[in-house]
Amino acid sequence: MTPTLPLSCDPAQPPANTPVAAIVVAAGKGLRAGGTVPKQFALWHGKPLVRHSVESLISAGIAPIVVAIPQGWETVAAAALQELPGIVFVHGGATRRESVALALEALAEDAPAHVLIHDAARPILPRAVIEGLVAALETAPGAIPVLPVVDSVVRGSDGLRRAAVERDGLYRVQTPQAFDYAAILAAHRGWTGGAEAGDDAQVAEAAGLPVTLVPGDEALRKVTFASDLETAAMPVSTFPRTGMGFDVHRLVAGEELWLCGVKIDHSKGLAGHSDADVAIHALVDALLGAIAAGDIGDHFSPSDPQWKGASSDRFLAHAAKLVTQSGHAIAHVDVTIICEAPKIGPHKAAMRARLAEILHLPLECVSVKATTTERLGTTGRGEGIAAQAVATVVPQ
Ligand SMILES: Nc1ccn([C@@H]2O[C@H](COP(=O)(O)OP(=O)(O)OP(=O)(O)O)[C@@H](O)[C@H]2O)c(=O)n1
Ligand SMILES: C[C@](O)(CO)[C@H](O)COP(=O)(O)O
Repeated sequence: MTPTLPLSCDPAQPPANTPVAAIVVAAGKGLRAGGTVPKQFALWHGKPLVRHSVESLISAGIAPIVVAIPQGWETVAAAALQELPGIVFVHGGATRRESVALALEALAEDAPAHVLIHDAARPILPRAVIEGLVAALETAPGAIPVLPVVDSVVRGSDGLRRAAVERDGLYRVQTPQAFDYAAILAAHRGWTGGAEAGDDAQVAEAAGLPVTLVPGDEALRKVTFASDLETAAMPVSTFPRTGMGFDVHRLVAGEELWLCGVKIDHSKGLAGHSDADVAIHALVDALLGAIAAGDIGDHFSPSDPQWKGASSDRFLAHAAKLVTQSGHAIAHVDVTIICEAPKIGPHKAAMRARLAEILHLPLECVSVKATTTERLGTTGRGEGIAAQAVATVVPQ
């Protein structure tokens, strides 16, 4: 049976008369994105698209959050936002503007002072943008996040360039858009511009409300086409991430010694299924850790014969590729080799250079250090060599 709307997703009722409420419009069909479900319910980085920005709003203390959903998608929407507090669902309309208007009406009984109106299709919602908008409402009835236009802009038709457009003073407009609640409700109620509006700022403008521009964020971009849902097109996070790796291999006679992709002359070498380059193995785990992609054994099983004697350079190149595919770039890596012998100092420059080459990084982004354990423990007794690594990746 279709649940009656509005309904609360959470048994606890949302707090009444909170200063800032939000509307998330998720009632579109997502026709341009295609797919088996409207894009706002598609899984992206392990969660339905709509859940990402709703969680960001909740963690910024915004409540209640009215989510406009399409008719017939009540169960899917409730599952997508399950266990989140302060959610109220309403059915949306035939256009985005109508969905916003219906959601605004749902807030009327316990009217908030301010409201943020956001597209479910913009999953990454940085806290700084929310804070900028809320701060702007102290002096204006409306505020929108914008980005400058950096490319040339032209008018064209029939595949031909027709005329240049002066880009000074042009901005790309994002959501959330923030308003004095009573003012934007009145603006929507008084809208005579037809079913659709470009955005809510246009509705505000028609009602004579001044709208302040605040800085938007590239990460706030909208999922419109199926390709936008690909990980590399849109990284999940706007934050840098750090991963840590650690590894130990036994030192034995008769093996080659490879460290950081460099072959070192020594009386013993490291034993292992691959070339046992312990430093690279620690670094691979650090990179995989930074993107939460498991560990080296998940990607290169020690029982898989194809990796017997394999050069660990391949493992590192693979981890770097996964970092890129996750929508991140490697910002910095730092490897520490722990052994009494051989002395690492004379090889450090070559090691850094080799790691930088494999990772396609500038030398200054690669650090190789060494230490001993003062003759204590496994490495101190020369039974093995250990390595640890830290890697930092940033969204591209
Ligand atoms: N009747 C509508 C139409 C759109 N939206 C919402 O408005 C946001 C921005 O719209 P858009 O990206 O154009 O989404 P769709 O209308 O779903 O996409 P399409 O035009 O490709 O069908 C989306 O979160 C969408 O769910 C809505 O709530 N109600
Ligand atoms: C509201 C909006 O996201 C602001 O940039 C945009 O206008 C939505 O446009 P669409 O044509 O509905 O994708």
